[in-house]
This record gives sequence, structure tokens and C-alpha cells, in this order.
Amino acid sequence: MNESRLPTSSAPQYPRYAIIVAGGSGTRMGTDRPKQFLELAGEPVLLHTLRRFAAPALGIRELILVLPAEQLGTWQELCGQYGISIPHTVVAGGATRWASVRAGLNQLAGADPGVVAVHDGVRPLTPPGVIEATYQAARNHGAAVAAVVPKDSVRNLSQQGSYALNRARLRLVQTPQCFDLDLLRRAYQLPELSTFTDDASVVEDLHPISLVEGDYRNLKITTPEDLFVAEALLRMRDSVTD
Ligand SMILES: Nc1ccn([C@@H]2O[C@H](COP(=O)(O)OP(=O)(O)OP(=O)(O)O)[C@@H](O)[C@H]2O)c(=O)n1
Ligand SMILES: C[C@](O)(CO)[C@H](O)COP(=O)(O)O
Repeated sequence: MNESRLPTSSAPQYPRYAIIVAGGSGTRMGTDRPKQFLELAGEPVLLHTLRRFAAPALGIRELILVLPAEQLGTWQELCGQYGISIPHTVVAGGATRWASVRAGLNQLAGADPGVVAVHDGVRPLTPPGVIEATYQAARNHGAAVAAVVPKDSVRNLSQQGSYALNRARLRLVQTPQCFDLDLLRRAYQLPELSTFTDDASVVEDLHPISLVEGDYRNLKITTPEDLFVAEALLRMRDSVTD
């Protein structure tokens, strides 16, 4: 773990930053060790995620990794154990995802204007094309998030029971979520609301959110069966590298 810059191949014409949030405790996974440190195909989930953002083709200038304050030592140990040499800066997170993103943003206080991606540390299979497209859309429109069409039917709960929603008008939101750095900073200076579930919900009162085609393979490791699905997808090798 160190703070030097990432290697880039053909750097984009503007600075790109990434904040990987892994400051959660993983209550729904139910394991003693937070899910971001669990092994997926022989390596910590978080290492898979980090590697995707460290790809030289993306040209990311600085990678911020937000961890639970009490788990900084765990990550240091894993870095030694797995020989992790990807340049990144570690920051202690907060009690909510919002607080963790804010802590990551503080680390970019003196950064040049550019585009910043916020990504869940527990989404280890994000295809490079989705990351690239989300950065580009945010460069063009200010705010962009990856999203997919629901595969299941969806019902809304009401006092009378429930009723069907038109899923053609719904999207399931993923990360990365990319923003003009100054816009994201301004949004995270506002008070935290209990309705915030992601960065788009923090920004949307200030700026419209563009949607980018996400990917069904970009799953979030949340409950135990997600690890099995992720392993199977990784075994397909090339299926998650395009
Ligand atoms: N205080 C928090 C809470 C969440 N996250 C991160 O936000 C991402 C998405 O959150 P989620 O999947 O809900 O993770 P947990 O909060 O760890 O899980 P749970 O809700 O089951 O406790 C994860 O990478 C998680 O580590 C974070 O950085 N800081
Ligand atoms: C940010 C996110 O992954 C987008 O789908 C999601 O909102 C995180 O929610 P969680 O409740 O923290 O899992």
C-alpha cells in the first residue's frame, strides 16, 4: 500500500480519480470477517475490485480505498499476504456509506479538477467497458451511474396490499457512479438524509443523473449465495473482462 500514482497507458485528457468504499461491516453476509476481505477465487474480494480500477487503460490518477477504522490492520496484513502492490491511499470510513464516501472525498481536497468514480468495494466483477463508459458520460454530462433493466416483475407495497409497477420505467442502479469532482464535493457538503442509498441520490437535487448501461455480471456481494455466483462468473474467465 502506498500513495504513488497509478501507471496509465494512454491517459485521458482530464484527471480521473476513484473512491472505492469498503467501510461496511457486512451484516447481511453474517460472517465474522467483513465480506470485502473474504476470499473469492483465492483472493480477497477487495483485491479483485482494486485491480479492476488499477487497469492502466482507465488512466486513473489516484485510487482512494475507504476501510472500516478498526480494520486498517486487516488490510495491511492482506496486502503483505497477497503481495498487493497496486498504488492506493487508505482512509478510515464512517458509520454509513455516505460518511465513508465523504471521508474518501476529503482525501481529494487538493486534487485538480476532474472526474471521480465512487465504487462499492464489494462489486469485484465490474467489466472495464462499464467503468470507462461511466467516466466518459460523467465527463460529458457531469453525473452518470451504471444501471440495468430489472429482470423480475416488481410490485409496490400499498395499504391495500400491493400493485404492479411498469418495469420498463425502472432501473436497478449499480456502481461505478461518476461525477465531476467539484459537483460531488458540493453535494457531500449538504447534510446526510436517511433516504440516501447511493451517490446519485446525494447529487440529484443539484444536477441531473445520466444513466449508463450497466451489466448483470456487476453484482454486489451482499449475501452468501452472491459469493458462489461471483466464483462461477470468474471461472468463466473472459466473461468479465470485456
Ligand atoms: N459505513 C459504510 C457502509 C458501507 N460501505 C460500503 O458501501 C458498499 C455497499 O454497501 P453494502 O453492500 O450495504 O455493505 P455493508 O454495509 O458492509 O453490508 P450490510 O448492509 O449487509 O451491513 C460496500 O462496499 C460497503 O463496504 C462503507 O464504505 N461504509
Ligand atoms: C450503491 C449501491 O450499490 C447501488 O446499488 C447500493 O445502493 C448500496 O446499497 P446498500 O444498502 O449499501 O447495499
